[in-house]
Amino acid sequence: MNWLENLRRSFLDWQAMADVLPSMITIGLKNTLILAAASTVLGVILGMVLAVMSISPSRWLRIPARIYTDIFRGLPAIVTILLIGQGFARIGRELFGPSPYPLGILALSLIAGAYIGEIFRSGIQSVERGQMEACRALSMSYGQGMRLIIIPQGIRRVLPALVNQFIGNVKDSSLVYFLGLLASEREIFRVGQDQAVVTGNLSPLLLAGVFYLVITVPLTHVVNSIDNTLRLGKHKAGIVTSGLAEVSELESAVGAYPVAETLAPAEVRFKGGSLAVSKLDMAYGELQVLKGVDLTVKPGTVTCVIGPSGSGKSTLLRCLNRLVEPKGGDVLLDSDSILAMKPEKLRRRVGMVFQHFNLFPDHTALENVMLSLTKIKGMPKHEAARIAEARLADVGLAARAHHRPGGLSGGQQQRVAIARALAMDPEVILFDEVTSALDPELVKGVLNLMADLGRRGMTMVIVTHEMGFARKVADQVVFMDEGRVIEAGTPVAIFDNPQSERLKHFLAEVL
Ligand SMILES: Nc1ncnc2c1ncn2[C@@H]1O[C@H](COP(=O)(O)OP(=O)(O)OP(=O)(O)O)[C@@H](O)[C@H]1O
Repeated sequence: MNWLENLRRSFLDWQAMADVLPSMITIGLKNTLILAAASTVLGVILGMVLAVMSISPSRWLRIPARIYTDIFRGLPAIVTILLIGQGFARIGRELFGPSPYPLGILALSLIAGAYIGEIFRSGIQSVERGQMEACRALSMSYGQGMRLIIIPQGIRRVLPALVNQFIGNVKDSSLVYFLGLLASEREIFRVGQDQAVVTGNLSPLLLAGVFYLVITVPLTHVVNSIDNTLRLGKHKAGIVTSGLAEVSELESAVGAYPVAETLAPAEVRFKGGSLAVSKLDMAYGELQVLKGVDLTVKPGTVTCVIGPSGSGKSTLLRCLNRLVEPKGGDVLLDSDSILAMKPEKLRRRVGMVFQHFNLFPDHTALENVMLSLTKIKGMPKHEAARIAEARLADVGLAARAHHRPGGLSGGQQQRVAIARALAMDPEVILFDEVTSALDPELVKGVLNLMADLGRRGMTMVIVTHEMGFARKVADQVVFMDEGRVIEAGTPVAIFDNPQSERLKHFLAEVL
């Protein structure tokens, strides 16, 4: 049993542990936490700058960020710490005095920055592309979209990874002892190691290990619980309602939209604008998608654009609010060329609703509708809230104002998206296959709402596969194929009296 006694003396010498405990807490623990916290904070700042640089459209920002990340992520931590700590020792001493901590924190921050930059970058890039499109359609600039929506969403997604990085910094801080710490500034590992030398056994080092675990293990659990809340939070917010219940709810919603064809005199009428598209060309690289499109949309009318997949319908719509830039031709909005306007200004006048709703998931329905009023139009919050509540009531969702998108059905989300577009008081609204992602029983509610907007004088251009809706609601139906308008006319002309072979063929396939 001699070896057991030897082991006990080496690792479990309680007296040695008790002796080192006070300095372990007052010096080691304090300094380790200072090193880890300071380098995580600096690393987060540096990481955010690197992430924004690395997704920037300019390669003069992307390339330096890439080189930095490759170097500091690729080098072993100990190499960076030694190079910084010893290479800059003189400057460090002149600037900071004999304390080796500033250089230690600098080295750890440079390393952490490279990792945190990559964490942020992947978080930001994991945000769906539609989110930025929605921001731009609500007339935010790229910078505003990034700042208000994309970056906060990205950061929320990577919170657990950031806590992990802090744990990494706690552990890496033990390497700073190489820089030759002062007795008053040793971190946990060095306190343990020094005492181990004095006592001739490893018990103080074991205690140091326990201290690391006391910091890192609870954090690991915090990470897991953050992770769970972020994931399960969505389910908790979800209210499972039957689609049929939603249909009845919508029908009984007061003021949602009139079922009768005629409007009550008090009903607000929109002031729809006109569009004149002439010789519009658009290409994605080599792929010519629009080839000289001509189209006239009169004020307060509904135009439905139909055609086979890939014919350029969505691209035409995106040209109308310049989410993509036309290569040639022009579009006049109430006689003003949209190409001469600032895109943000144009998008205040031309709203858009997307196939996949593109609501902001971290905002409630009300906040989704309010956001562009406060941030773009600069309205005071209470006024924006009043307008947003009225628009949500218009779409039958007053009772769901404080729900997040995750807690709403697809149909409800799409109606919030319509309320969000309406809140900007546009002259024209573009609808891009807005019912394609909906369950069948929820389609009618959204289509009825759109029909109501049309009756109230909103100018609408609607890309749709709902032929029944186009026939019933459209003033004009436009058939596109291979980037051209093949036929345009009244629903009767298009559906009952098609002229071209292509339209006849298309109708035979879809009707
Ligand atoms: N961002 C893009 N980059 C490159 N090509 C694109 C892009 N978006 C669309 N395209 C291509 O442009 C063509 C027209 O696409 P568009 O989405 O406008 O057609 P669509 O008529 O709306 O079709 P669908 O009904 O399938 O949405 C297609 O060939 C498509 O693959």
